[in-house]
Amino acid sequence: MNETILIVEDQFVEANDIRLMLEKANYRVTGIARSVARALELIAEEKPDVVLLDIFLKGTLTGIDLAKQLRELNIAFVYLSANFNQNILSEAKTTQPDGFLVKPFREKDVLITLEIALYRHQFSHEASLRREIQLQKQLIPLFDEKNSWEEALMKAGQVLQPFIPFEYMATQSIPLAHNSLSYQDTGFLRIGFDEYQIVGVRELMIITNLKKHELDALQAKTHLEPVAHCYTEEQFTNLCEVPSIRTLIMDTFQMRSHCVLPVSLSNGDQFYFFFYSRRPDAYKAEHIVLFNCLQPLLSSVIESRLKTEIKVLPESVHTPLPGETQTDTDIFEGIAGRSHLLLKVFDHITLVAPADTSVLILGESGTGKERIADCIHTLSPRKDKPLVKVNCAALPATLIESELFGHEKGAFTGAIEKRIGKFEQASGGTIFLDEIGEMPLELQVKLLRVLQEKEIERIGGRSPIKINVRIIAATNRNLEKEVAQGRFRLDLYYRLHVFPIILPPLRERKEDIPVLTTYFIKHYNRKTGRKISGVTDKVLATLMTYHWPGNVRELEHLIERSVLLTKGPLIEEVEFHSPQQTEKALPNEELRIKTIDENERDHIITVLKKCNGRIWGSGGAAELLNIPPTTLQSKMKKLSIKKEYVDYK
Ligand SMILES: Nc1ncnc2c1ncn2[C@@H]1O[C@H](COP(=O)(O)OP(=O)(O)OP(=O)(O)O)[C@@H](O)[C@H]1O
Repeated sequence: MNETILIVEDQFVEANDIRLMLEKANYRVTGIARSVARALELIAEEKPDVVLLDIFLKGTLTGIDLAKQLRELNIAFVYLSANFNQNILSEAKTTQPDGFLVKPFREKDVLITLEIALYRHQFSHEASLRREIQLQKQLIPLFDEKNSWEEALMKAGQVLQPFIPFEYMATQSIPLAHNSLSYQDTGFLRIGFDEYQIVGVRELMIITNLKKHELDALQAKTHLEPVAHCYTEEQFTNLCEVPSIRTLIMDTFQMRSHCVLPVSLSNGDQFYFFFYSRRPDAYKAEHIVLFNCLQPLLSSVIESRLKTEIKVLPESVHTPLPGETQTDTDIFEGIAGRSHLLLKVFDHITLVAPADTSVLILGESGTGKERIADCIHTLSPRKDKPLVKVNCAALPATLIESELFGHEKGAFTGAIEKRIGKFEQASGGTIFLDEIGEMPLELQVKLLRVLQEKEIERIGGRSPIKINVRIIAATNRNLEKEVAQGRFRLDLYYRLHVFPIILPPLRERKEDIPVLTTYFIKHYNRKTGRKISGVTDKVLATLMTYHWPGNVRELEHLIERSVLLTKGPLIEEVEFHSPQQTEKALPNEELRIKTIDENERDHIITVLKKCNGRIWGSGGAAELLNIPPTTLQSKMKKLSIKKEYVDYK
């Protein structure tokens, strides 16, 4: 082992202790820096494999500032700190570190953490190289003559989606010679997991009720960046203050972040990909890095295709009605919903399912974590082997070890027979460890060993047994908090956290409620022989305003009960079992006298809700309030009104 390590630590004695410890373990220390500036100098002299990084350093810059640069330089780093309160942990977490060490730490902790950091980093680096190659292979054939131009672009979007997520993608070709400003985008609106609707010029004119010359005028005002650029929600809102095609897209499709990725062609022409997302922070530097790697390939395939195919992009294409393009495959069988948050989860599943990587599914109780685990297994090469499920919370601590790893005959009182544990039962397949946050600490060490060594030991067994099992774990606990409170091992957390999938609560993806409702009605019709056709508008509105503490499970139970109780063809009434919490203020709140700002804020939110969050255009909130849209936007900013406060409520 000759990996190189840079220590960034302002306490000289501590830094020196760590140096001695690392050298003893055969690491090579490239230097000790006490400030960010010195660390950068040392990195310029020799790029280390890992940086051990204290958070509070000499000078004004902190370890967290340095971490951001390390991420860009693709250097693994592990934080060291004596002060890990929740705020620091949250801020440090945004830099995606490869490990954390809390002072004082034992030699063993440092060495294990470093090993994990190197493993995680190498994995993510290898994974990104693999995905680049995979992407290139998928993109090349799309641009051959077999596909029409729109098909080629749409399929390119489908292939890019898991890597550069979007709800709307547009492309545009800008010829250098006659830099026409006439509007000629082709857009692709995501309407399902693998379903896109083409939005050409004609369709955009219909949707926005604008004339071609009005689109052209907006196009003329649209500034085109010469280099790739990402816009967070705030930056995007600022950009859209000057009316442009982007303002129109943001407004029409409720987009919140944006990324522009230009491809330079050899004759000087530019070809643009514009990505839009409904998430506020969908685009990061890593998307630009990935796109830059794909540039040469995209430039050559697009250029050769443009030469033969189109001189002017067609202005009119067929727009399928929603639902007309039934390209959605059934690969996510049993999972209903099409919100962009759920589609993002589907993207993650398709990425991780074929690999052998451990997966950690995070989400509140009843969000569908087990369903996701089923899906990952079914889409993996292990699908014909067993998927063994263990609920760690349901087993008493005394039994769980034998349940997981098995025991030999006579290993303990009562062990009258040899028993094969769940890990061995899952051989060649997958084990799903539900409620992993409940696993006792002693057992966490053993699980860590399984992950590291890929072997288990039966209780009372003489030698370890090699196993080939993929681990999918799930929890509804905040594991970081559990780590901070000493109830969950940091090293295990890092091993499991290699590929986290976050399942958002139902209240954050209310768009899924109508689809889920229909899904459950059909399901319980089949089970009970009823013929309920749906719910009334009033019931749907109630379902949309409810806060769903029990998530999808609660909705499922509600529909199951309602299907049984309903006499007619429609569910006309629903009865919640947990207290109804809608947006109404609490009585105490009503008694309090509100300030003018609070009143203004409430009024704007009410109007925005009425317009489904729409600010601009006819019927938009600005029109109803009789103020210019830009004034409304600045008021919203001043009063901290975020769009998520009004979405679907
Ligand atoms: N998107 C979905 N489409 C259809 N059914 C769903 C969906 N999500 C969850 N369900 C159903 O809701 C119920 C709860 O889901 P599941 O048991 O997977 O949740 P969980 O997150 O694992 O819950 P817990 O943390 O309590 O174990 C199940 O009956 C599941 O089939």
